[in-house]
Amino acid sequence: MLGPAENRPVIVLDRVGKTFSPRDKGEGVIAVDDVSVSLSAGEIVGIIGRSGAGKSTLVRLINGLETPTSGTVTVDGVAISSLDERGARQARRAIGMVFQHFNLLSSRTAADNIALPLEIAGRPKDEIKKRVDELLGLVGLTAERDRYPSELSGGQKQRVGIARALAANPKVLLCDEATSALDPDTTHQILELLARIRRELKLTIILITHEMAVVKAIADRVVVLERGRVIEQGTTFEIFSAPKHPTTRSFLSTLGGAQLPETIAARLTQERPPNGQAVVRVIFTGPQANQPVLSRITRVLNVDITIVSGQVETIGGKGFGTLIVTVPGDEVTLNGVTAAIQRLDLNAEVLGYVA
Ligand SMILES: Nc1ncnc2c1ncn2[C@@H]1O[C@H](COP(=O)(O)OP(=O)(O)OP(=O)(O)O)[C@@H](O)[C@H]1O
Repeated sequence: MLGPAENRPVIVLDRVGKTFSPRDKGEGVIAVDDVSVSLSAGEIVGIIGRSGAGKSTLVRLINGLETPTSGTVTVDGVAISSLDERGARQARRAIGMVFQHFNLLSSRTAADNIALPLEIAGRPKDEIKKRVDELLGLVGLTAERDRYPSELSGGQKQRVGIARALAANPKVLLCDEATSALDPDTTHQILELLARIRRELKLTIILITHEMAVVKAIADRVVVLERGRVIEQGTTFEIFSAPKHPTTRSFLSTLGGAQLPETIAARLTQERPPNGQAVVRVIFTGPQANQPVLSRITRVLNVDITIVSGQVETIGGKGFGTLIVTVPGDEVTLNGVTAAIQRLDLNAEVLGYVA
């Protein structure tokens, strides 16, 4: 039997499509194409894609600012995509929005920015004050309550943005590039705040981003968008340890993990030079992260494998290692090595060749 409301998905996108009609007689623009994603209570899901992939359109479909051309969007049990404007406005209260450029009113203090949605909803003054004090405490800005946005750092402004988004007790926090305007340290602090809010308030969080590092830091699941379509989705660990789509791989290559040294990167070619070496990235996961697999392959196949760089870290609580190695680039040896790596359930990717 289906349990109480918390057990049902908080957001369901069912085969959602959005085509923008052309201004003239040309073809329409397909911004979102047959997207199906479901989010449970307390989950953090990262939606990642390059510029133009359809992320902003997806955000506007989820918060009811756009109507899908096909499919349905359900938020907290309400089919938001079939509501009229008034109904959509009401349903939107279940969704708190956090923006890249904070969208604070410069003429209002931190406290008054946070109070704004409650004032608009007509809440009594004493209730608003109590709630604003609570939220200032939650985001660590009690001392900054009377400062104006111009007197706050980027990270502090985003804390105000998050507190404002939480004011009306939403079920979902929709973060649209929430850390893209922040430096890496501040990004880290804001992501920690989001993770804590999720824990304490059991909130569902959608992170729309073009940065894999953001997703890696706190998302439970990842959805990769390209040209409006979902090209890959899975747990963060699955996506990082065994990315299937080339676009996902190229997102990952911009991330930490073992990096290709400049000296090799500058010489890397996609053509196989005679007697050249192949440069291979190997991804180790789980218990294998601690096993001497490469020395075993070296022994069994009797080939020289040279480690160029390596890193072991933890993603989603599991060991995750990347190694960049060079091996003899002739087809037979290279195929033998990559097949042996894959037999060990590791992921091997040939990055190119060096002479
Ligand atoms: N109102 C609109 N009318 C026509 N085309 C649109 C409209 N909004 C978006 N598009 C088109 O839809 C596609 C997806 O755009 P969208 O803004 O959703 O992508 P995005 O992933 O958010 O990109 P970015 O990261 O650059 O904001 C693009 O080709 C864009 O030009």
